Amino acid sequence: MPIKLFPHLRLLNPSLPVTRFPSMNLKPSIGSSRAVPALRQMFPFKLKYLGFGAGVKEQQLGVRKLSTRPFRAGSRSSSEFSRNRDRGRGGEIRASKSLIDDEAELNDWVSELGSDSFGGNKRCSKDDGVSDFGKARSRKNSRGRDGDSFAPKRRRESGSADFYESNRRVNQNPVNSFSRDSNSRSNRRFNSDLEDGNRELYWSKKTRGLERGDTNSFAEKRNERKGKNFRTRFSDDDDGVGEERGRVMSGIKDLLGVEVSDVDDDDDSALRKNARSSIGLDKESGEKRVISPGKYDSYLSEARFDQCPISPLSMKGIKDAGYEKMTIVQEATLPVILKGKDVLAKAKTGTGKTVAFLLPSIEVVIKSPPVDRDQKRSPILVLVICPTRELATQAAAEANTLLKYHPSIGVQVVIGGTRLALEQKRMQANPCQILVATPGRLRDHIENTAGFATRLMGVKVLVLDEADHLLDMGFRKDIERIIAAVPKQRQTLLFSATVPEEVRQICHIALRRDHEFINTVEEGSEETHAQVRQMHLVAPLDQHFPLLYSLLKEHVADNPDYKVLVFCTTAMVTRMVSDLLGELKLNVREIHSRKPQSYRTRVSDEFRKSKGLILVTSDVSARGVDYPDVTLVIQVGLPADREQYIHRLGRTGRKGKEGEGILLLAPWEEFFLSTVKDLPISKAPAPSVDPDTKKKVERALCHVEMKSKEAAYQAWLGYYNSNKKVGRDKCRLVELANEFSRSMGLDNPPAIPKLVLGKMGLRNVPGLRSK
Ligand SMILES: Nc1ncnc2c1ncn2[C@@H]1O[C@H](COP(=O)(O)OP(=O)(O)OP(=O)(O)O)[C@@H](O)[C@H]1O
Repeated sequence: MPIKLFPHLRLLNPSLPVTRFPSMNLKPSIGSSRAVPALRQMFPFKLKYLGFGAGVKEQQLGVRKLSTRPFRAGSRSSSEFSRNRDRGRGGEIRASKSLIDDEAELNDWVSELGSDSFGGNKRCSKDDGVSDFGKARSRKNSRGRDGDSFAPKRRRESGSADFYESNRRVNQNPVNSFSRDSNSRSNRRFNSDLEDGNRELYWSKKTRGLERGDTNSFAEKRNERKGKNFRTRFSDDDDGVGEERGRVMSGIKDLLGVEVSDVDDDDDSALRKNARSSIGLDKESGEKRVISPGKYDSYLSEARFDQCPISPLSMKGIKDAGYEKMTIVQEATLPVILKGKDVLAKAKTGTGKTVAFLLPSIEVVIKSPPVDRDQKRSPILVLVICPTRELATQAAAEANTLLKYHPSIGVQVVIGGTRLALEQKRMQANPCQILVATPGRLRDHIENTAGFATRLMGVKVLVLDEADHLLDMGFRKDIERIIAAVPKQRQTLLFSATVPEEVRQICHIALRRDHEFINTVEEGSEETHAQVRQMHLVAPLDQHFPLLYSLLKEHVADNPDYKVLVFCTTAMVTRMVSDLLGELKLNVREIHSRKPQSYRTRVSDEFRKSKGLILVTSDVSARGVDYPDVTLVIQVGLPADREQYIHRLGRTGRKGKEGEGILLLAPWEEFFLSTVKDLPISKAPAPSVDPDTKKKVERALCHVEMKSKEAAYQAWLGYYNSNKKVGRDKCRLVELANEFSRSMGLDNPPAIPKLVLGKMGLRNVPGLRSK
């Protein structure tokens, strides 16, 4: 990083301790009135300059230098917060997850208010920013459009269902040809009572006919005790399938209750001999944790794909994709999945989870009887659900890469934002065995596409990518509907970089009770990557835009190959910030749920391939999207929860690369930090912004369209209103919203439609203007 004068920022917070770089005085030539650039203050380990002066002017102003310590990968001391892994996770923040994810929802509400009651139990949810309400509306519309609703009743009547039923019986043994008899495997069983239900749930060797229905009764009992009512479709319906499944499972003598290290399969032992990581069992939780004693935080294992029982043609595809060694999560999960087990896997961001679930799924397709391409309702064998369109498209692309030498296996994507009828035609013209979908659109097809439900009855593998998000309340109904549409006799794979305890508690709605939880995040290590340097910056709202500009300008100047993601709280705030940065002549693009899908796809592709670009984005890019070589992730404002912070940050530092992350908060948002205090996020003192930068940003804000600011204000209010902590005190909330409005250069806060205010529960709150 070259020595550069950077006058934009100056530290003015006198309450902060004075700490100087040891070499600080070696460069007195650096102007005393010049402040240290924010990024250099925040990531001093990258500083190549020798120091900076503690100038007269700064001293006069009471300027304090930022407390800095050299960065050490994995150094716990780098965090300003003491770690406490047990406290502060989820809790209030998680519970307060945004209910108004997108202002589109507000618009939807407004347009529907005439026909819909306010008092209903409507809930905004996330599906690419489309609310449940919006989805319901679109489903209603599409039903009308297609006039061809495929009701469950009709499905039952369909003769082809019989075909699947018998086909399923034939193919229900999920053990593939590589699996060996596992009689000799240890019969580990953890006797535990219901209080300790997880262990029972996870490690029972024999299913004793207890399958999903029984699993659910465990859950129900547990939830009853908690006073919750989590009834699912499994609770009242175990029409003998569970028993049949129990027989099948005990018949195949799968790995139930056996540690991976116990497996005596030849292929596996060869694999294990060469594997660098080992797998330990946490007796408390029944989870398998992968321990990689090698290079710290490396994402690759020593094991190669060709040591795994993968078909030769798949191996060729893997080779062509450039993969030789498996990543740690692939090494840990592949043998287990190939045995037919249900798996819940947790692995850090950017460590190859997609291949980990796709590859064994492809192997299942290969081993299934070939499908007659002309067959009208050919079965879908693998169903992959992803929370966003970008992620679904990306997973399908990865599947196609792996399928290079399997021309007979087809992959299709169904995602929102495109015309349902077009997808219907496409699916009819090109029957596929692997379908990748977003939940809302998939549900649309289940309900509205003739023959689709029948095709789903062929599903052998169901994958929930970003499983914790999909099982979250926003998606839960769709997911339950989807699970009800696929056979009980299937293999289910749940993958995510974050698996909060709540998700473990409810994952049985998708998984068999004997599933394995494989956690590749080492005990005592963070869920984020050590090579990604994290800082948080707390500054008053009116400084956020100038600070953001300064941070970006500096990063751009220092990194010719910069590639930055700026996360904003909502789609409309994203648009406004993008407009502003564009006015400031930065090379920006925007992506959020209010953009047409064709635009989203184009921008996403461009950002994937580009360098020297800033992508301002809502949470549509938070999870899973694999943009290579992102150099910096900035999160402006409160992330929805701890998990979302981790996933957003995970867009950088992928595949073992370095990266930087900055969380920019207002003082009243600082409470969020308690939920991530176990992560190595260092605190940067709040720098003030130099007058020139401030003026420049103010001028640029004048050029941002009023419409964009109005929409951002309304969306901002909606987002924070739905946050339990901030939204509790409505008067305070409005004060803060008006502070945000001023930060956009508005003297008066924009007026908001009365109906919207009513919906937000903000009618007659002082400080708001209505129209
Ligand atoms: N065995 C491998 N060797 C090298 N690269 C790999 C391997 N497996 C996957 N990759 C690459 O690693 C990158 C990250 O993979 P992927 O997107 O699946 O990560 P992820 O763990 O799902 O991340 P996230 O949690 O953000 O969704 C991709 O570019 C993928 O092509």
